[in-house]
Amino acid sequence: MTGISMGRATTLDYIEAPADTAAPTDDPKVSFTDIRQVFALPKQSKKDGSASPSAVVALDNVNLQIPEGQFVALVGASGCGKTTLMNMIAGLVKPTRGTVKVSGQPPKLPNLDVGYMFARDALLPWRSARRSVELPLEVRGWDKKRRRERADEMLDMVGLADKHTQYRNQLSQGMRQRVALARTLAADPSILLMDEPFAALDARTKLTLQAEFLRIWEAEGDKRKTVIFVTHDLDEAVLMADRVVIMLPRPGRIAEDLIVDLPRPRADHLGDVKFTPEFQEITQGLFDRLEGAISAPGAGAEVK
Ligand SMILES: Nc1ncnc2c1ncn2[C@@H]1O[C@H](COP(=O)(O)OP(=O)(O)OP(=O)(O)O)[C@@H](O)[C@H]1O
Repeated sequence: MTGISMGRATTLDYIEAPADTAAPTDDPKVSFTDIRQVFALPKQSKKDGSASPSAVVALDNVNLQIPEGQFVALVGASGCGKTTLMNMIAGLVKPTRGTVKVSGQPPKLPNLDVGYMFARDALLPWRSARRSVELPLEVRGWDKKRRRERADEMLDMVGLADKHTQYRNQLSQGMRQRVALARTLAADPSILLMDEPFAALDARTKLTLQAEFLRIWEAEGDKRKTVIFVTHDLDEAVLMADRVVIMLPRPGRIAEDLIVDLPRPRADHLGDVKFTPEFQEITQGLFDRLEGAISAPGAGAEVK
């Protein structure tokens, strides 16, 4: 038995509560129910005089329950609504129809229990690494001494103990992403939204940062944060996640929802995992599904 298997995740796996408990403990951390999202588009006329679509259906009929502490990778072609789903968790987008709940409540803005990390570091050029990490703590009203101690602790954790005073232009892209990671984790949010966080890195730096992030996250044991991780890289999705959700565009929807049962902790042997037949079987299966999904004819993205 390799400990590696792939199975279908169902909604019921996550929301069914034990019959004898008054307050269920396995409520999903994040839930999307019957989500539809339509964005209005600016009015434009085509050259032939016909009208362009007036709206785009970014998401349709999306149902997804994410239990606390799960690491979910969202994978899919450009425009299938991955970022829109993350923005709904952050409270930045309210669905046209359906219900989003975070910790059992509608998302609020600002949601201080959410950390958001992007492909590009988005560090402010006039802030040192330390002051960049302090930023979310300032927003939360931490005093200066406590902020500084926490920022230094976080920078040490991501291997930048000697870079506290450096500015953005003095840091490599990999170092900037480490600072961004430290900043995302600094206020200890229970949900991490990671939108292609390592996509802009070279292969070697990417593997190093994937392993470092997993090491930090896996070390939290049963207090692990809930992670929603967008990537176009199937290898990365399988290496990192407990579950891979494949989305389709036009309209954005969930096509596949798979549990990746690779054993944890994985951080110390990420480079080796990639070469196991089990890993390759899983990624090939996912690749085939994604290929099929991408080549399937669109169901009509636009609304006239
Ligand atoms: N504020 C907006 N106004 C109009 N259309 C939008 C808006 N936000 C997203 N869209 C559209 O909704 C669809 C889904 O966008 P979204 O960014 O969620 O996709 P994605 O899967 O994250 O794409 P990518 O992988 O390219 O980042 C796209 O067609 C996009 O153009």
